[in-house]
Amino acid sequence: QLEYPKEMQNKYIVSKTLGSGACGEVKLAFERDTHTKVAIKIIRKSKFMTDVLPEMQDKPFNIETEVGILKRIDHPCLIRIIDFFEGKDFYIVLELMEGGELFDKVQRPARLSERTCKLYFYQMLLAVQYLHKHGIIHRDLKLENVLLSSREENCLVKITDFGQSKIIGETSLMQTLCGTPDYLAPEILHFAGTAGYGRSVDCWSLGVILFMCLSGYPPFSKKSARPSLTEQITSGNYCYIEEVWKDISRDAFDLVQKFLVVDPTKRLKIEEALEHPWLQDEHMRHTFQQLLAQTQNMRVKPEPLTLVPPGRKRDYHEDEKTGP
Ligand SMILES: C/C(=N\NC(=N)N)c1ccc(NC(=O)c2cc3cccc([N+](=O)[O-])c3[nH]2)cc1
Repeated sequence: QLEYPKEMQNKYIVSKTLGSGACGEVKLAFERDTHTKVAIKIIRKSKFMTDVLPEMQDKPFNIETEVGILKRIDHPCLIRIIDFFEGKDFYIVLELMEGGELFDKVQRPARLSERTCKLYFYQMLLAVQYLHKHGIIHRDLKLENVLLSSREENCLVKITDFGQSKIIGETSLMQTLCGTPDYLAPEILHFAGTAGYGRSVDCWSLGVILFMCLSGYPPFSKKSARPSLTEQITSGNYCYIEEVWKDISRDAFDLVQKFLVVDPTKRLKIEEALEHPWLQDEHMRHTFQQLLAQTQNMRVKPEPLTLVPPGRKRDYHEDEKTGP
């Protein structure tokens, strides 16, 4: 208890560890005056931890970017930040996600039903669609960073951990391309053709996540020594076990295949995925809307701190185009 910042201790009573491991530590805490339960993610500052234990992903080098992103995003399938403190380490206070990490639901022998995979994946797509619309690339989408709001199988999922995220801003290349190219070297024009495909890295990761949710095993792994893990990935050579996939719909596997495409320009985009046959499932979308309605009643609507100028109603129905 000694090591927590005073101002944090004034507001929260820190209790047990909820999840720990490579991703650092998450503590249960109670807000003193409201008695509400929250989660506190501790991001270690100490060089020791991050150097000696390389798997300690929480290098705090861009904690400002991350907290800036957490404060601006406002979507039911993205984690909500409540508070932030800096002390010996960094402490991010967040909403409690009682279902824990999706990672633990997909570990053998546990398997998710295809229906549940679809409900969860639909929400991940909406979350990443929102991020990409706001020029944010997550860059570290994985099962550990998808949290479940409750122990119920039918629940909301939320994406977390923006420690590797990137904000796509106005680049100098874009400025260069505004002028007439009279004096522009060909390599700049060539590079312009390939630049800016950052968002597609998230689509690849979503493909890996969907593969693992449906099958219970990873598409690429170092278990099979040859080809090497990197060769499997760079050649898009995922491991196909007929025994497992025979019980899964063709539509589901078709969607996975369209994400696990090596050429980023040919890889499925979020908008295209939301129109894929596997996700044209009225029952699933109705379930999501019901889950959303339950939380909307509970939650006091904060003034959304979004990038978009105020005055625009924000719906979460991804099919209603809400402009750029
Ligand atoms: C912001 C962030 N990471 N950022 C970073 N590594 N740079 C971050 C990463 C992970 C979390 N995880 C949780 O909130 C989290 C994990 C977990 C496990 C069992 C139970 C609960 N829970 O809330 O009941 C859990 N919450 C929350 C935030």
